[in-house]
This record gives sequence, C-alpha cells and structure tokens, in this order.
Amino acid sequence: MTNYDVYHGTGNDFAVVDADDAPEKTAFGTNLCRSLDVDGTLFLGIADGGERATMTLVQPDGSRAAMCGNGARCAAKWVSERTGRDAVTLETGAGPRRCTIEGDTVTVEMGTPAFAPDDVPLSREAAFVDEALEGYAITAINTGVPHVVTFVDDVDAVDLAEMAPPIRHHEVFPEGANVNLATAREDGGFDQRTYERGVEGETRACGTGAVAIAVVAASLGEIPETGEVTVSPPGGDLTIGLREDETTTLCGPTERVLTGEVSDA
Ligand SMILES: N[C@@H](CCC[C@H](N)C(=O)O)C(=O)O
Repeated sequence: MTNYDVYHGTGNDFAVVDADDAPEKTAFGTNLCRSLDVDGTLFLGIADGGERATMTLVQPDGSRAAMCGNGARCAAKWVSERTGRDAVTLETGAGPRRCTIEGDTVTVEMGTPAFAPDDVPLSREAAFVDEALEGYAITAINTGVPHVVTFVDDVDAVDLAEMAPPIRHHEVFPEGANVNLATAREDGGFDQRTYERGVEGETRACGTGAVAIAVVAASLGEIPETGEVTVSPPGGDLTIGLREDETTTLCGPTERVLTGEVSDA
C-alpha cells in the first residue's frame, strides 16, 4: 500500500505522495488522479533534512509539467508538516523555487517570466503579444509552463470549454499552452478562469496562470509594473508580487483535505 494526502491550493487539488514510496510515477500518478478526481499527483522527495525537496507533477492525462504554482504551494506545506521548517526550496523542472510557509499560507518565488519565442515556446521567431488568434487577442508567456492570456469583459460570459482547445492545441505552441481568461475589476484585481493543459479542462485555480495574468497586464500597461495584485480564480484569491528585478511571487492559502492509502497493484 502507498500513502497519499490530498491538498488543495485555492481549489487546485493534488494527491501528494512521498517519491520514495512510488518507484513508478506515470501510471501510478495518472491512476491516482483519476480515482481521486484531482488535478495532479505530486511526487515529493525530501532532501538535506528538509532544506530542499524534488517535485514531480504527473497530470491526469499522464503528462508531466515542469512547474505548477499551486502544486508548489501544496508541496511546500506537505514538506513543512513533515519537517517543521518554515521554508523549503523545491527542485522543479523549471528550476529551484524557494517557498516560505506561514501557517496555511504559502509564498513561492516564481522566477522571471519570459515572452521570448524560444522560452514560451513558439513555433515562430516573434513574440506573441496582444495579437489575434482564434478570435481572441492573446499574449503568450512562460511562467514555468506555457500560458496564453486574453482579457475579456466578463470571464463568466465565455464558453471556456469551447474557446480554449483550438488555442491550447494551436500549431504556434509546439508544447501546447494553458489558456487563461482575465477580467479587470474596479478594485485593481483580476478575475481568472483557466483551461489547463494536462487536465484538458477547467480547474478551480492555476498559480502559474495567475502570475501570467499579472505579468501580461503589467506589460500591456494595465497595472503598475511593480507591486502586488490580486488575481481571483473560482477557488479563491491569489496575491501576485511583481518586483523591480522582474521576478515574481505567488501567495495564497493551502489546505490538507484528506489522507488515504492505495494499493500499488
Ligand atoms: N495548476 C498549475 C499548472 C499545472 C501545469 C499545467 N497544467 C501545464 O501542463 O502546463 C498551477 O497552479 O500553476
């Protein structure tokens, strides 16, 4: 039997498994996603007494994602509950990500987002900034994984399940893209809805997507280039920090919802 915990970060939910307990990750992680109906399985390997941990995300379709903002928040909370530490560096496919834990609130250093075609990646040599694609004005960015952001009058008035797949699978994105809708609110924040690659559907929150919305909004002159902005997916509020050195942070609540065990067979 293998033990697991289920956490969510603003409604983005994950099974969390000790990497040492699961020699095979892809089939095991995919099956766990499907049986628990969660957005991903995180395999975590604590190292250096809890100073560091490796993080591998297996998604419901069997794919692996280099980075996951809400997954990183849940992972840091899981490590903290085992080590008693209030900080951990997660080794992700997108590089090391320092996380700090204060009670149930976790902040992740999300690094520097990139618009360059090789970084997103794009199958062309020019960045994709506020340009029409499949009927929407979109901007493409990598915040650890590829994202598309489009600003609309009302995120809830759009049929995300219908509009997102042609963009998510468009040939201009050789590795695909997560698709984010954003609506500016009068309080300076943004409403968010995200269709996620790997889940192949809408999730209740996406951390790398929230960072993408804030950074794209700043780059288009919609909000100041530095400071904090609240981005609100259906699952709650996320605080995005935009720094002068162009690095970003993601902060929000986490919650452990259940603990269980599953047969390895
Ligand atoms: N939910 C995540 C993003 C997970 C990765 C994404 N589905 C992909 O395949 O790129 C987040 O909180 O950032």
